[in-house]
Amino acid sequence: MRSQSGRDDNSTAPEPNNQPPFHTVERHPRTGPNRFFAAVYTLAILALLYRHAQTLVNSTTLASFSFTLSLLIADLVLAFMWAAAQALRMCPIRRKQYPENLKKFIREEEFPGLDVFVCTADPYKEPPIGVVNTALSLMAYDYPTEKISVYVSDDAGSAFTLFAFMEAAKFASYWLPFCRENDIMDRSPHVYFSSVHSTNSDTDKIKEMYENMKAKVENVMNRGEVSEIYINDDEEREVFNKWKSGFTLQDHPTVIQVLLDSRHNKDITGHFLPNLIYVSRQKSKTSLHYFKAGALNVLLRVSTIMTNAPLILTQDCDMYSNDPTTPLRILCYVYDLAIQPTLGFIQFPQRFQGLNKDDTYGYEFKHIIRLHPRGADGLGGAYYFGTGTFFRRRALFGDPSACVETGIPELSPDYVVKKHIKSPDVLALAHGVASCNYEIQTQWGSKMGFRYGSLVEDLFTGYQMHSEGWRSIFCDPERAAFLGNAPINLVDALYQWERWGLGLLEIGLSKYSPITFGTRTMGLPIGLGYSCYTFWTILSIPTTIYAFIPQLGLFNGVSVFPKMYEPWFLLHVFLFLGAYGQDFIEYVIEGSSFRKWWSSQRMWMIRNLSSFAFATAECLLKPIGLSSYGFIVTSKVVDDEQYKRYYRGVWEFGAPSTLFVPPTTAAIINLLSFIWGAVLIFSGGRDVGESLILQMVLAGCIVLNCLPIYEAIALRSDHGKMPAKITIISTFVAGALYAATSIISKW
Ligand SMILES: O=c1ccn([C@@H]2O[C@H](COP(=O)(O)OP(=O)(O)O[C@H]3O[C@H](CO)[C@@H](O)[C@H](O)[C@H]3O)[C@@H](O)[C@H]2O)c(=O)[nH]1
Ligand SMILES: [Mn+2]
Repeated sequence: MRSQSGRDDNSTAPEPNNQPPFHTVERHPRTGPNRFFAAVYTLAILALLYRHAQTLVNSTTLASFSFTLSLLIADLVLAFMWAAAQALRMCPIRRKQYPENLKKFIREEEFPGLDVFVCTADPYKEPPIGVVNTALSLMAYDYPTEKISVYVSDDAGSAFTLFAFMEAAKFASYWLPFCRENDIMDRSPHVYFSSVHSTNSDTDKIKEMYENMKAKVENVMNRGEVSEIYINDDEEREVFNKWKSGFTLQDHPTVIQVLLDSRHNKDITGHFLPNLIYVSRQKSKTSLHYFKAGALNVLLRVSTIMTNAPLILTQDCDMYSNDPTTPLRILCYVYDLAIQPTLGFIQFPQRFQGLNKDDTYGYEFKHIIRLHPRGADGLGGAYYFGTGTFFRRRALFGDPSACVETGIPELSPDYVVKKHIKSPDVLALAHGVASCNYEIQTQWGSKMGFRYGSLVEDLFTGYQMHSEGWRSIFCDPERAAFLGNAPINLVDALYQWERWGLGLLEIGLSKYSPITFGTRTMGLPIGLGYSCYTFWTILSIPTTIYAFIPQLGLFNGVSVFPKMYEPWFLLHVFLFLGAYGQDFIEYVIEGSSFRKWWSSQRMWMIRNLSSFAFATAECLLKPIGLSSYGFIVTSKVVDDEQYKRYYRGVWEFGAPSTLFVPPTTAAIINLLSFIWGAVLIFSGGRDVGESLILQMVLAGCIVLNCLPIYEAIALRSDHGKMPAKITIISTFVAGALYAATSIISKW
C-alpha cells in the first residue's frame, strides 16, 4: 500500500517537498473484525464437515446416506466459496483523490490525451438517442476538449446510430459551451432536462434543440430509413448509400466516419470541439467477431492510428458520466511516479440510477462492485468490469517490461501521430485494421488488447493483465462517476446473470483457472479472490440442494438436521446467522436499507436456482457440443406499464422463460413441505417437532423469499404475472421430485 511518495497508510500530511498529496490510501476499519470473524467461522465450518463425515459413515439407510451426502457436497462448495470471499475481506482499502491539489501543480496543457470508447450493438435494444446522451456526457468532460476523442463502436452497423451521431455532432457545439458556462454537473442532456424545470430563455432554447434532435432520430427509427429530407449534402448521401446494396447486420464493410475533428470544428463560442468518430467494423458471416472484446480491439487499433492518446476510457452505451471532473481523479494516479510504471487501469464502480426503493432485482450490488473491489485493490488490483474503466494504453500492449510487436509502427502505443485524422492514408489504414480478417494469426485477443475466450471479456482481460504484472486501482468517489440502467424485469436480469455465470465459469474451468494458473502466477490470495467471481456460478449447487433436499425430507418425515437442544443444532444456527448477519451488516453500513438487503439476498437465491444452475449445465454440456450461448445484449428499453409496476415494487415475469421454472418449483415444494411439516409436528408431538424444526425454519425462510412468486401465480392479472405455462410445468416437476424422493425414502 503506497501513497503518492511511497509512504504508508493514511497520509494526508504534505509531502516532504511540501507538495500536498494527490491521493491517499488507508486500511479499511473493518479489517480487524473481518479477520477475527473469519477465524471463528473457519472453526465452525470444520466442525460441520466433521459432523457430516461422521453421519455419513454411520448412516444405515439409503435415504439418510443420500441426504447426508448431498448436504456434504453442498457444504463443501459453500465452504470453498466462503474461503474465496475471505481473501477479499482480509485487507480492504479505501482511497481518496485530491484533484484540487493536482490542479495547483500540473497545467492543463500538460494533461495527456484521452480516447473514449463507447460500445453499442443493437439500435432496438439500445436506442441511439441513449447512446448519444452517453457520448455527449463524456465529450463534455471538464478536460481540455481538444485532448478528448470519442470513438463509437456500432456492432449493429446501423444507419440510425450513425444518423443520431451526425445530429449529436451538431448539437455538441451548443451543448458543450452551455455546460461549461453554467457549470452543470449532469452533462447527459437527457438527465439534465429531466431534472431541471426552472428555465431561462437560454435553457429553453437548448432544450428545444435537444428535443428536436431526439424527435428527428426517433422519426428516422420509426420510418425505418434515413429519408432524403434529413440528408444535407452529397457527402452525407454518399455515406448513407453504403447501406443500400446488400448491407446486412452480419455482412457489411467497415464504416468509419469522422464526425467532428478537434483541429477544425469549433463550438459556437469558438472553442475547439473533441474528436468524434463513428466506427462500425467489418462483419462477415464466416468470421468470428468475439462480441464486445472484438469491438473494443478494433477501436483500440483505429484509435492508435488516429489519435493514440495515452489514456483510454471504455464505456458501455448506457453508462453516462455523472461527474465531469472524473478524468482529474485519474490524473491523481497517473502523475504518481511511484505507481505509474505498473499502473494498468483504474476502475470505477458500476452504479445504477432509477432503482426502485426496494431495489427489487438486487442491482445495488454492494458486494460485487463495491466491497469486493476494495478487497481486491488491497490484494494488488481491482477487477475490470467493462465500463467506467480508464486504461493506460500501453498496458494493453504486453507486460510492463516489454511491449508486444504490433507489425506496423502506426499501431505502436509509442507512435506519435502527425498526420491529420481525416487524411486519406490514416483513413485507409484505419479501415484496414477494422476488417474482419485483420486479426488472423496475430496476438490480438491473446497477448494484446482485450482478451477472447470468455463471455465476460472484462474480468478475463483484467485477470490476464494482472497475471502479466500490471496493477489496478479502485476509485469510488462519493458522487458516482458513472450511472447506468439496470434491467427492470426479471427475465432480462436472469438472462444477464446466465451470461455472466457462464462466462465466469468458462474462465474458472479453463487452463487459466484462478485456482491453478492464478495462484501460480499471482499467489494464493489473488487466486482465491478471482475464484470468488469465476466460480460464482457453482453456488447454484448448494442452493439447489438446500432449496429441495431438506424440504423433500420434511415431506417424508425424514430428519436431516440435528435436533433442537443438541450442540450441533447451535452450530447450524451460528453458521446460518453468521453468514447472513455479516452480509446484512456490511450492506447496511454501506448505507443501504433492510429492504434492499432483503431483495439482494432473495435475488441471490433466485439467481443461483435459475441463471447459475442453467449456466453450470451449459458449461458442462459444452464439451459435447450441446451449448451455443452467445452474447445476448441486455435491453435498455421498457414500456410504460412495466415502469409503473417496477416503481410499485411489483415483480415482472411476463414472457414465459424456462429460467422461471426452478424458482417456481422451489416455491411450490417449500410451501407444501412447510404445511405438511406443520401437520406432522402437530400429530407427531414434541420429539418429531424437535427433529424437524430446522427443516421447518429453512422452508419457512424460502417461503418468505418466494412471496412475490405466489402472488404472481395466484393473485395477479396484469401482463407481468407468472405465465400459466410456467406454473403448470413447475407443478409437474415438483410432483416428479416428490415421487422420486418418496421411493428413495422407503428403501
Ligand atoms: O457483440 C456485442 C455485444 C455487446 N456489445 C456492447 O457491450 C456492452 C455491454 O452489453 P450489455 O448487453 O449492456 O451487457 P451487460 O451485461 O449489461 O454488461 C456487463 O457485462 C459485460 C460482460 O458480459 C461487460 O462487457 C459490460 O461492460 C458490463 O457492463 C454494451 O454497450 C453493448 O453494446 C458490443 O459492443 N458487441
Ligand atoms: Mn449493460
